Amino acid sequence: MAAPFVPRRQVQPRAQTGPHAEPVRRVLIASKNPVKLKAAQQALAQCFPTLQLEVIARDAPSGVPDQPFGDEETLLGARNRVAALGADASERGDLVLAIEGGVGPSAQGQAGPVECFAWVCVRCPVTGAESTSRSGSFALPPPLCALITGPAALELGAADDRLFGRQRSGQGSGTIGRLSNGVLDRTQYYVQACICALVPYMQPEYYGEPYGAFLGKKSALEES
Ligand SMILES: O=P(O)(O)OP(=O)(O)OP(=O)(O)OC[C@H]1O[C@@H](n2cnc3c(O)ncnc32)[C@H](O)[C@@H]1O
Repeated sequence: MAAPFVPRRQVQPRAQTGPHAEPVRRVLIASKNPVKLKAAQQALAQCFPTLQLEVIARDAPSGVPDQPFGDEETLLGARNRVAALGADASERGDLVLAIEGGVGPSAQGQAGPVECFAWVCVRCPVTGAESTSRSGSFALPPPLCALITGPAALELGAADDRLFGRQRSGQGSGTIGRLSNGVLDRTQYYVQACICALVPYMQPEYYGEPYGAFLGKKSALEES
């Protein structure tokens, strides 16, 4: 009979103070939208409960329209944001995470509804490792679709504010929050997608060495 599989420990416990103390990992979030920051913080805390994390929000250009349309454009927006921050040597992030909200056709094509979703991209600037994940999606109702399409198309956040009579909804519960009667808000909606994108950094022994630099970061003394 094959020996039972025993996963290796991910993190060796280290002293909390002194020269061998667990080093602080600096994670850059490529947006100052509080919803995205909170979602990333919650996901990171759940994925790496034993690590000391410094999470910093920074503006980063997406290089795509403010309201990306389709998976390709939305994913590109997330990857561009991450690349912009990761390339800034002065930032010295151990990880960079971006969330890009998008709308687009469902897998049913023209026959299906316009859906809302997001792409998350996480990059380790030290090794160039990158991972991506797509959130779940939900159908937008016809009155919202009408506002986000056509020559006078609005961004989904602005369309939501107009239809539901709110302000800065995209920085609060989001469209998913309003449509689900609060069962799921935009923060929690993004937390799962962030966790999925962080998985390779939690399991570098399976995904490959470039994903291991984050967990394996050495303390200053070990480095010298
Ligand atoms: O500051 P940045 O990072 O650009 O954040 P943003 O929310 O404005 O930019 P996104 O490109 O991620 O989102 C595109 C639009 O979708 C809107 N939006 C509102 N509720 C949403 C929800 O539940 N899910 C996804 N997108 C939502 C959001 O307000 C934006 O107008």
